[in-house]
Amino acid sequence: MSSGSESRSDAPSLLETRGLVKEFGGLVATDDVSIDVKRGERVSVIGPNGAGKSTLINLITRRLDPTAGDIVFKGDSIVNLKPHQVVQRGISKSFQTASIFPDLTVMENAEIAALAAENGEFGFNFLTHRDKLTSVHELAENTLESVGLLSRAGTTAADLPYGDKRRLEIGIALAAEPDLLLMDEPTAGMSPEETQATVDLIEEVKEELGLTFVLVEHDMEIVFSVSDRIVVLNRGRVIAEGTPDEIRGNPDVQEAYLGGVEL
Ligand SMILES: Nc1ncnc2c1ncn2[C@@H]1O[C@H](COP(=O)(O)OP(=O)(O)OP(=O)(O)O)[C@@H](O)[C@H]1O
Repeated sequence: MSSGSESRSDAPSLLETRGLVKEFGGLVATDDVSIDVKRGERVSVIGPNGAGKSTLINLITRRLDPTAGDIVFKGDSIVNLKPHQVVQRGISKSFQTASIFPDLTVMENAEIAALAAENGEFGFNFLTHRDKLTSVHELAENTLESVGLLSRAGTTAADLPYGDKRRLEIGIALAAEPDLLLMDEPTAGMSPEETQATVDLIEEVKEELGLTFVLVEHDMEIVFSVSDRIVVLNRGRVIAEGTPDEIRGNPDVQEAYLGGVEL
């Protein structure tokens, strides 16, 4: 995996944050964060509680406005875009609450995601876009197949076991055919079996779709197994970045995780 990231080091950046600062009142949640994600790279963002990981993800999806700095995706600044415009540019976030409509079937959920991906909003005009319906259904079907849920297409989403709900969430994010998938703590609240199933799914998606992703995750085993590169945040700042092997032996990272140490 680390050799993969080396061979990509000259690849163009897919996502760059430049000096990103987010202040909440007097608290600096992200402090001059500059990260660079190449196309095809799998990057994990780790750090102790309150390090600024979710804030960074929410800045990228444009759910939060930065106090300072820039976010560049595919060469263009996205700081002035709205969240749905960012999705249309090619950034999807999985594992966000309420991405599933519980009363609809798995297929209906996938179709809505596919429809939204094609149209950006839910204001879809069936009369003028009738020819698009087949492609929406096909996209929904392909998406469910890629996350292993096609056989459950007719199941009401609320009735899915927890692990399959997480799969559907990934599917909904993938239906937008993103260039970049953001995952914020995908295994939070999962049993060991569900965690393993989710890791397997992330591996599958990684291999089959060659997707670029940024993962926020507390479980180090998962982080070390799926990442090409790891960025470590502590108190809003990037304190280390490197391959899993480099991060594993980094004394600053170990100190940050032991806690109570000024860095
Ligand atoms: N909406 C907000 N208003 C005020 N403070 C906030 C807000 N969101 C986050 N913070 C603060 O910003 C800091 C960074 O929080 P953030 O949630 O980004 O950290 P995190 O690394 O994702 O933490 P965790 O691993 O616990 O989820 C914390 O001190 C948090 O209390």
